[in-house]
Amino acid sequence: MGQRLSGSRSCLDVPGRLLPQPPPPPPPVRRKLALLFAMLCIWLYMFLYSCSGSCAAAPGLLLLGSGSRAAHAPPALASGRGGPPSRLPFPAAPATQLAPGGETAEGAASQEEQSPEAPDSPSPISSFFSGSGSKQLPQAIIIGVKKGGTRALLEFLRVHPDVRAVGAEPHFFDRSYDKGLAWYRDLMPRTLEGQITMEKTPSYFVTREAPARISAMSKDTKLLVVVRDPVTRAVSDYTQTLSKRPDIPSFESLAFRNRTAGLVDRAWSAIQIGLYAEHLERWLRHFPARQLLFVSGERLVRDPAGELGRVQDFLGLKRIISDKHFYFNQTKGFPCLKKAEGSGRPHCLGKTKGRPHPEIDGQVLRRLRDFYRPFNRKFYQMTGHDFGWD
Ligand SMILES: Nc1ncnc2c1ncn2[C@@H]1O[C@H](COP(=O)(O)OS(=O)(=O)O)[C@@H](OP(=O)(O)O)[C@H]1O
Repeated sequence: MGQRLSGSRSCLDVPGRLLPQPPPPPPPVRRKLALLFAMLCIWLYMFLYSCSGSCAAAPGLLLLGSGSRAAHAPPALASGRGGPPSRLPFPAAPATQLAPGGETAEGAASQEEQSPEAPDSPSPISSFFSGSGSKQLPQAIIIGVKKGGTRALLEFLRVHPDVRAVGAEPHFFDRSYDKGLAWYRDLMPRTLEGQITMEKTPSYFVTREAPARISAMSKDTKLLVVVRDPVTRAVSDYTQTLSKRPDIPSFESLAFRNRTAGLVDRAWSAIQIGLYAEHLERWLRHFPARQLLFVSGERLVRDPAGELGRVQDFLGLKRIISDKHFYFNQTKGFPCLKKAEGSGRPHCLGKTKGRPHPEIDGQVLRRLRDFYRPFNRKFYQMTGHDFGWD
């Protein structure tokens, strides 16, 4: 090109002797056009990819700029990356939730799975990246408690670029254990090296078989439990059931075996789930205390960033989620995310989270507080933390 321009004659110098042709664009313009074309191709590919119905959860955009994550990787799973045992460590038996006669699967389940609060709905851009990485068994699980604030914790954690979580509740260790670990792993989103795979199923905390089953998957699994004042939790649980079956008896009548005698019905799931010390005992037979983190459901509402700070430390994650990520939504009366994972838009939890509770007789609430007090004290001792419910 340079020669042509600097030479004595060019085709432009001889009008009429050659067919008229548009001049070739100068090099910088051509480079820009090529770049523009490449960008257009990438955009088109991403668009087509996201329209193809791929629902696998995928790393968010932040992933691109988050630097090395290997430094924050949790202990490796016994099964290793990409190679989980697909056979069950022992034959699957139906899972038992709580004491005999005390619980039905429905009572312990959050019922979220029927209308997941946060289905996997990756943005087109995150879908684009979902092809990379591999599916791993979770290294950390939110095991409970139902109505403790488990959805809030998972949604907040998903903002972290090193956390990838399945949106709906898998219920593997209580309801689908016979499907095998390969089935379970397949539910998980793809992760890159150093990213943590997570799920939440609050009924695990009260499922007898869950501790042994999770430990058989990996002894290193980190367990998170969001706990909330058991009395408020019971009312929240009841509120959920009432919303589905408005004809159920009153909270006051369900809470007692004999109301006049003040005999609390601890077989009622709404009551029994709140006996945290008893459930925790079973977990401690399979996991060392250092592998469990108890998140305060109350503090998660009051100071989400503070509680998320503890959680990030526990998971070995860089402290990225901070005050900057939250705002208090006056209408909802709860903290919400300024930018949700995937969409980048402000996001509050759905209307089944943070709903008003029916008014409960004050005397009944006081009796329940007395009932729970010794269990709460024991729980404070076991965890080394006073949650201030008394
Ligand atoms: N930020 C934010 N927004 C909305 N709600 C919040 C939030 N943080 C905690 N909570 C509390 O979470 C309670 C529901 O708990 P879970 O998500 O564990 O419920 S479930 O077991 O999965 O059904 C829910 O209980 P209710 O208030 O009874 O609806 C909330 O009090």
